[in-house]
Amino acid sequence: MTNSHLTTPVLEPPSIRLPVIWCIGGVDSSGGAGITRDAITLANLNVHACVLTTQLTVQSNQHLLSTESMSASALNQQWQVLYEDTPPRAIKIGAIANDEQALLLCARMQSLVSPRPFVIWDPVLCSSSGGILSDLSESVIDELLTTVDLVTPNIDELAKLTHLSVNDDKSLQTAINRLVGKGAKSVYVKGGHAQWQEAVCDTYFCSSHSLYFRQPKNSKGDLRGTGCMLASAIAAFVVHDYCIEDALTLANAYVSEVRHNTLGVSDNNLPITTTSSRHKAASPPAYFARANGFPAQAASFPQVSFHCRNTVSNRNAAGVDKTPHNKKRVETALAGNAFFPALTNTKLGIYPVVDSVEWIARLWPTGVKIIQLRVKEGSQDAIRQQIKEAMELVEHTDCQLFINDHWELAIELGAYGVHLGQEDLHTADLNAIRSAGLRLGISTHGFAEIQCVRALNPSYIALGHIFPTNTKDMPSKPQGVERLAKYVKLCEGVPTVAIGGINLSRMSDVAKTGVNGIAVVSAITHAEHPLQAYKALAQEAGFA
Ligand SMILES: Cc1ncc(COP(=O)(O)OP(=O)(O)O)c(N)n1
Ligand SMILES: Cc1ncsc1CCOP(=O)(O)O
Ligand SMILES: [Mg+2]
Repeated sequence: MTNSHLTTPVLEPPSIRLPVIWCIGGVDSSGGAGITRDAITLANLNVHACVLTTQLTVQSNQHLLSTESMSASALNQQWQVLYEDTPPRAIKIGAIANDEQALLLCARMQSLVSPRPFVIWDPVLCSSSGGILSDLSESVIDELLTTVDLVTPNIDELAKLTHLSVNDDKSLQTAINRLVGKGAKSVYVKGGHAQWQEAVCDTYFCSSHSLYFRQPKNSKGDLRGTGCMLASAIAAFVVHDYCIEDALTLANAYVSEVRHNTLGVSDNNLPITTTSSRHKAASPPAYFARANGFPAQAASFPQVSFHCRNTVSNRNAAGVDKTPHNKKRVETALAGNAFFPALTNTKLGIYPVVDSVEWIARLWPTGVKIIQLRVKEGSQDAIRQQIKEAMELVEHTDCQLFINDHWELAIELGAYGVHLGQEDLHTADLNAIRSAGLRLGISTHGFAEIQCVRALNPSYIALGHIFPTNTKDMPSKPQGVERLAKYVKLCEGVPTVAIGGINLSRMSDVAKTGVNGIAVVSAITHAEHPLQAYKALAQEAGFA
């Protein structure tokens, strides 16, 4: 018998079922930041991390003592061997020690073939324990900026990368523009160090829109490695198939939850270390981050606002953006105490969405508690007439009638409520709807939109589309019931409605999420016997 099996390694394909992310950066011997922090974050979010080391940083929780860089060829070798058996769905880059390493990474990334992994660069220039980690020349920084998909500097790093001072909102935007001018495709600036802001306000900028993420300032202490945590979490949510806006929202919530779990509890419960007894009196405590996985607390989520630039629908023939300036940013000006009127009855049950007053009359015998008139064609006069007749039908009953899209007519006629989509929010006058005392329902398609809309305090939030639908062309992906359940939890305190592809066979799964209402079009309007279909749907959902 030979023992060749001991000398010749048998390379079997790895049976990794989790998505893979490569973390390229420095090893922080304290475990607070760098690729150790990345790997912990990714494991916590159900992602397998491969780690490619650029440098060893000898750190305690308070000091960076020394660094030792990998040679570019050693880094190249790590890339090569991994690329063959564990290719990544995303790459997260942290500290890059020098130009040679950076140019090697750029060349490698530029040669990646489709489907290209999502690449995020957290431009760690200094350690949070103090000390320079990265010394990159201007042209190499520019090469990196044009190669990666998203760059995530903090305010100080943004200032260093652009050679601009950043000390107010205007100079922040100027610096972001400079980074984009240098070739950055999209930028997420962490606002934690922005002294001029009352809250922590992070800014995401890409060619079509900006998003702003607000969190209250946490005065309890500083946690190391939150930049690494955030960038890794963004990459994790991207490979879990969330759109970038949702990945950013979830990553922001994740870091906030870790901060809260770590700093928001009594100091007696915290594992506190100091580097040595010599530093004990002078050094701040070092906190060990506590993570819980997928962010679960609504309070951890940031308030989000959108600012769309040059939306096609709002441009006139000359290409000039006609959107009134105050409408461009879906403002949270209504937030705080300004609520839209509450629904009269939040036990919504089945919510038929129909395209004529005849349909409302036909469904009347069911005793429906909420119904929507969604008319997409016809003159203004014809639509006005439809709304009038529908209002007459439901007058003096407990049926809550919502008018889709036509908010001006709904105000004019004094309707019960209006339903608006995301695009409508850029042009509708929400103050006018609220002042007229109309209820407002708003469509959302994920975490970022929900967090934007929650701040508007609407009468209900619609969540969709849950399953594929033939009724409407949807630009987003179906959400599925698992995400629906998370959305319902996040919306606690606001009535919710699920919509999109819901039929009898899917009804019970949808109802189990605890959603207040279930909106359907074709399950009723394409049914052979619409009244019976309504009853069967209500029964299956447990609403009957
Ligand atoms: C209950 C409910 N949810 C979502 C929608 C979709 O509204 P919107 O995004 O404005 O799209 P259109 O319906 O106008 O095509 C809805 N109508 N009702
Ligand atoms: C209007 C709308 N908005 C999101 S999905 C949808 C259509 C829902 O129709 P159906 O219930 O037939 O899938
Ligand atoms: Mg609409």
